[in-house]
Amino acid sequence: MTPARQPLVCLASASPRRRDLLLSIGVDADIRPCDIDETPKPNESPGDYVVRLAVEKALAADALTPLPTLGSDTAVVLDGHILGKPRDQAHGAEMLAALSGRRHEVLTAVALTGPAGVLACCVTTQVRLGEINDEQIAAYWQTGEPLDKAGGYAIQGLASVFVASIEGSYSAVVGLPLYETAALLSQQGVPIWNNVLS
Ligand SMILES: Cc1cn([C@H]2C[C@H](O)[C@@H](COP(=O)(O)OP(=O)(O)OP(=O)(O)O)O2)c(=O)[nH]c1=O
Repeated sequence: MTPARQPLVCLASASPRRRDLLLSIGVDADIRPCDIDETPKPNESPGDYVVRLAVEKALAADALTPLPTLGSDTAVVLDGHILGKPRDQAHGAEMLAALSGRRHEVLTAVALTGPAGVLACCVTTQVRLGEINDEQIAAYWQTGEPLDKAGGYAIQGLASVFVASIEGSYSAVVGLPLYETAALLSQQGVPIWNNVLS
């Protein structure tokens, strides 16, 4: 018999990657995606932007549940500019061509509500992609993988063949920095592995 689910947190996210990453450290979540306006403010830095969105997502769902609520946001940043998710094939191709053979940053912020108030952090990871030619870019688009990913690629998927190096947090690039998330969970009293991290 499958044991009953016992959600320890509410996850304000539609991302299956975030749910799976939390589950991978033994934290089951109640899923409550929320729709917020993701337009950057004028002159907002990428770091301020992802933290603001993570906090807004967490607070939007927090009102609906007694559980600590986690929100997160990931942005791919090239030369200081945020690349969002591809709108269409041409936009996806443009982003991948810009990232080809270059180093860029992936910023992921996490916010967690709870007894300690709203706690948030931001993790920056350096990723370098090898050269990607037009034929590969077109073939990659056809896989369907780029569509819902910041920067139009998924390090955990078929695009792993383009990733020459990574410095920082792999889980953060996929959508949730697990080292930092575990620290926030423990600060909010959420038990991980029977509290061995507290
Ligand atoms: C760079 C990169 C991003 N991504 C994903 C992580 C995020 O899910 C997504 C960035 O978009 P986000 O807006 O951060 O998240 P989301 O829209 O998927 O989910 P929600 O806002 O409901 O939490 O891109 C990967 O899966 N792999 C990668 O290599």
